[in-house]
Amino acid sequence: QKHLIRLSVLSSLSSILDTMPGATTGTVLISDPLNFWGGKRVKPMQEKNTEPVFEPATGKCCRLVRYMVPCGAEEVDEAIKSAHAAYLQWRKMAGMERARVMLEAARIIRERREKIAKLEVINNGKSITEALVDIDVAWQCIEYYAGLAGTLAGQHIQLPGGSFAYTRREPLGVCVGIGAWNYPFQIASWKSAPALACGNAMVFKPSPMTPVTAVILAEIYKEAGVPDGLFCVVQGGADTGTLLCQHPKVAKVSFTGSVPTGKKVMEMSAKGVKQVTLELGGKSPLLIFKDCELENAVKGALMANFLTQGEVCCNGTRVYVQREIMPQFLEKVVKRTKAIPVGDPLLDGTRMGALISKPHLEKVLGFVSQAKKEGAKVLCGGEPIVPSDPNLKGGYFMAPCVLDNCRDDMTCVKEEIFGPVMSVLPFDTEEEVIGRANNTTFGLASGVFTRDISRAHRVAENLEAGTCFINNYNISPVEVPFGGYKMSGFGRENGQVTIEYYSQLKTVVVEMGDVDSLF
Ligand SMILES: NC(=O)c1ccc[n+]([C@@H]2O[C@H](COP(=O)([O-])OP(=O)(O)OC[C@H]3O[C@@H](n4cnc5c(N)ncnc54)[C@H](O)[C@@H]3O)[C@@H](O)[C@H]2O)c1
Ligand SMILES: C[N+](C)(C)CCCC=O
Repeated sequence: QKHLIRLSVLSSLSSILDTMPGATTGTVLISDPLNFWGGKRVKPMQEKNTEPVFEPATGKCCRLVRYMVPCGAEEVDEAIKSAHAAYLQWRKMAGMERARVMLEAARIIRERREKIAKLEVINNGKSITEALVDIDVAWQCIEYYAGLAGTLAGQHIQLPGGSFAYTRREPLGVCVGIGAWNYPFQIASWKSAPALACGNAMVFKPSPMTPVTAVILAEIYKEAGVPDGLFCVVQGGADTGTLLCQHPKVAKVSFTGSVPTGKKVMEMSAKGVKQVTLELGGKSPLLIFKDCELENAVKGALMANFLTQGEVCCNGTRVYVQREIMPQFLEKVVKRTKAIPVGDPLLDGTRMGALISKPHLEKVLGFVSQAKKEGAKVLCGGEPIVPSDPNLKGGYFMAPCVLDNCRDDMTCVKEEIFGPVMSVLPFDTEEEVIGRANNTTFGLASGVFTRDISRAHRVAENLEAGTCFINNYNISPVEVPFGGYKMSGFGRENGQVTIEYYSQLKTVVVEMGDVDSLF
């Protein structure tokens, strides 16, 4: 059955999706263009250099959209001009006025959470259970920054003779957001919410693999009442991203993606002296001490490795376990890993869906083969899964994998795999494991499981990472800053501090007396 629908009519889309029993029946083709600026969807100027979009669960052409058509220079320029015009209006509004619009956007997202989550699942392959959480985190983020919008203020500083100075917290202008494919809607929200709260406009480019849901966010912002052009979406890959980073009217680039691309974004931004936030990759350590509460540590290790098929930047993929408890830990972690229901991501009972693409699945499986060659022992998983549902036969599924006998010099321990592969390593002492944990160019996150409160805080202090989770992992409430040390990037998303990254201070100095001139 094939339906041709307008995506913008989300209610009809959802009713079609609601009639689908599983992930693969039916085809929903979006006929509307996926670019958005000037307050409306915009058709590509020419259908050049298109890239196919796949549906991870079926391996077929995506039922939502077949091709991503990249924007060229003229389109990028149009989007940025439209964002700039909107910025000039939006920046004049009081923080409380901006807050009201943002709260309405958050409300609409909350109301449509199931519909948006389904689109995310179809385009990204993650389980519906996780996608719903992602959408909830997205509206919470917009709500949180709406709350901060009315609090933005400067300082008053008294000077001699009744003179004074004051500071104004002002927006930067047009900010660019560039996103990765693992959290498409959430990344667009994490970037746009603080940007808009501070009075900026944003032009967002999603990953070419997940072009669908950013445009839904753009429509929701419009419906909530932002000026036309305030949040624009341009589709494209590296070339479009380059055009955005090099555009002279762009004040800031906030990038989420890999380290090599992040370096390029930083170079391009440096040429234009643009501010930049980099949210890059990781190879985070999770330290499990023998005095931990073992069941929690095991559950934590799974949370640290298997969310979104392991395609999570801050995953704790180097699991260091104190030697004395290694046998018990391995037994329990393998038992739980084997029990993870992998399959149709639209089913409520599924806990792990499909990886993003065939080449990515092959790359992850390649890491497992390499690990075996280098001496690791596969305790479970690490092979492709072909579900019994005939519609899912071409999907990019794999069994979550636990690797034992790992050493620090192995490829699987050094490189970001970005798939469901946990490397387990023994350690003896706290000092030793901290040294080994820090022996990496990455520094996004880290974790420690122990009942010893002093040890927990000492380890947190000594680990070189932007986040340390104590007795849990991958908990990211929007009130809490998130970002990296070392090559995992700089700048932060979420939390109050992010206001600093989307605003600048103007100092106004007021003379109340006569000018005391030296000349
Ligand atoms: N730290 C974080 O918050 C975070 C979150 C999610 C993903 N990531 C990281 O992202 C990576 C996976 O995502 P990916 O494969 O989409 O990363 P990627 O670097 O390949 O692409 C990220 C984005 O950059 C764009 N891009 C590519 N070349 C560009 C260029 N020359 N100029 C401008 N933009 C360009 C892509 O089109 C995409 O939108 C992993 O390394 C992961 O750890 C980090
Ligand atoms: C919400 N998580 C699970 C902390 C993921 C943040 C984004 C990283 O890829």
